[in-house]
Amino acid sequence: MGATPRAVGWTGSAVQLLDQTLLPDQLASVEIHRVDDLVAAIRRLAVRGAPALGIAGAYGVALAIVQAAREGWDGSAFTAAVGRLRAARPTALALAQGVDAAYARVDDGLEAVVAVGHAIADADERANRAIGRHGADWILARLGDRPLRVLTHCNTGALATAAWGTALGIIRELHARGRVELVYVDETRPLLQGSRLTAWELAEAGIDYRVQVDAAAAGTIVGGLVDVAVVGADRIAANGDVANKVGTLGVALACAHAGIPFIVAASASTVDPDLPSGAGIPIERRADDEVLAWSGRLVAPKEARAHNPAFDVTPAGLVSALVTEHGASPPGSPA
Ligand SMILES: CSC[C@H]1O[C@H](OP(=O)(O)O)[C@H](O)[C@@H]1O
Repeated sequence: MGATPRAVGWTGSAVQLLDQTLLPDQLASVEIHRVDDLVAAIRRLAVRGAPALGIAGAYGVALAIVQAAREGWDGSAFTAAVGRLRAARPTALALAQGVDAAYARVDDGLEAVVAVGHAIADADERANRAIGRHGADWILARLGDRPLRVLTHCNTGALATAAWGTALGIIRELHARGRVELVYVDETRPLLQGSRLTAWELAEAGIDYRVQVDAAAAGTIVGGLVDVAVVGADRIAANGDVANKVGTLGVALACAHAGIPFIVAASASTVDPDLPSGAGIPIERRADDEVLAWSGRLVAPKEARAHNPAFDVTPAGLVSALVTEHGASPPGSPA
């Protein structure tokens, strides 16, 4: 099976994206030459996943330098473009972190800014490998050294990161140790990151899975079909509350009711030390038609409106362990 190609990269003068909206039907890269085209790509989830957004944000600052030189921008135009990039999606802390880290090196020139993007990507891949090891160790130590039935939500694999993945990185590590019986993949409406992306990555990795509708997750868990749930995170408050793809809270509640572990996997940089609790995490609200349309056709009354939060917040008390590159820890005290 092939390795999943990188979600985002730098060509030397442009940002290169694997357009995730085309998966699983098409594996297609696109070159982005304008900051506002990158903002649009982030907004339509052509590139997505907190760590991948951080890398894209850093390379986006490099893109702003190239575009500014090409189009003769003044300082205010440059700073405004970087601001639009930073604000493209509000929930994942990594996007702002990546933009800020790169912006801090602008005075040192293009190559220094590009090097920030490379460094974030390299650090993320190392972190993901460590998260995989720590998460698999924690799970097998508590559930027994046997093949397990794992549930995951959304996509937390190589497509959402620099490589390997966070929660999916734990699943990959369990698989490498021969300890995955089956993965239940929540389809993750409305944009189907689970059925389109996680299923694709698991198939590529030769890991057996079943896609399920999000509404099946609680029954699957409470019905005794799952040994452990592992999910990612977009932002974690200082008290351990976790913002992640909408539907994550339901999985956590079902796990608590069923008495099975609910594991959050994320790099330590996902923790926002300035945020006391999850109440302050900005939750992205997305367009009504993502919910109301299916394959471009309205499937609700034409006057229908939608409620479309892209994320929800799981209280720290429902998290069995937070697994970072530093290890596994009880919630509220990031490892
Ligand atoms: C490895 S973090 C992935 C994280 O990002 C996803 O959100 P989106 O697809 O909207 O970028 C989801 O919350 C995943 O857990």
